[in-house]
Amino acid sequence: MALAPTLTFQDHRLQTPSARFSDWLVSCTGSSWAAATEHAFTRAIGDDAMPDAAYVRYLIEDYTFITDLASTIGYLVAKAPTMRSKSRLSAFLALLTSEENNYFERSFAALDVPETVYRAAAQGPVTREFSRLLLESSGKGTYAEGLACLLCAEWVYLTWGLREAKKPRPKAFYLAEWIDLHAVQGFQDFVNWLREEMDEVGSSLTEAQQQQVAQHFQEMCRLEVSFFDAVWAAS
Ligand SMILES: Cc1ncc(CO)c(N)n1
Repeated sequence: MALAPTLTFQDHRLQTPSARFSDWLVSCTGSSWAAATEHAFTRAIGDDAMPDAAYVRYLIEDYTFITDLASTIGYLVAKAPTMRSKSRLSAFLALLTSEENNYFERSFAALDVPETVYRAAAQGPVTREFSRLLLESSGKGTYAEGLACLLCAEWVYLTWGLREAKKPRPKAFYLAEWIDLHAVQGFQDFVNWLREEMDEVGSSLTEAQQQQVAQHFQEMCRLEVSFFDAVWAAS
């Protein structure tokens, strides 16, 4: 049964005793979870049906997003309560700023996007909203609020990544690797850890704080949809 997005976590638990806090966050997003994870843009990656122009638009915007995401994780490392959490987050930050950065540089080269273009790219309106939400939630907000934004972003990508990974890989390395980056075991482990961390931190919050966290998760999910819409629209 689909749950009304206004249900509190406590009420949600009364109906589904085994429900995790992270499950409740997804139920709060209503239809936008499926709109993000099943977006036509994500299916076009695995179907090898991606127009170059759309992928170039996507990569340029996503590179600025990833830069802000790295800053967000930096704030979260600072706010994380335990050494284990700091270690998990900083390992992911290291991956984002090395292997994933290298992926972007090689992809831009293959798609003839000069460095001057992707370095100077002004962020589009959706990316600017993303930036504000990410940096404000993790910088000025609480650990739980920033974590909710990171969890949403990575969980959406894991969901479509695992689905597209079941198809034969597309020919272009930048499509094939983008699937693998979001489906490999290490990434699955990281998202599972993010869920456990969110479950633990979220369960002990007051109801008002839980609603705030759910709002951040919802807003992030809505922006994931808008981000795909924006780069896909002109295709
Ligand atoms: C917009 C967006 N959301 C999430 C991810 C996953 O890191 C990404 N690369 N881009």
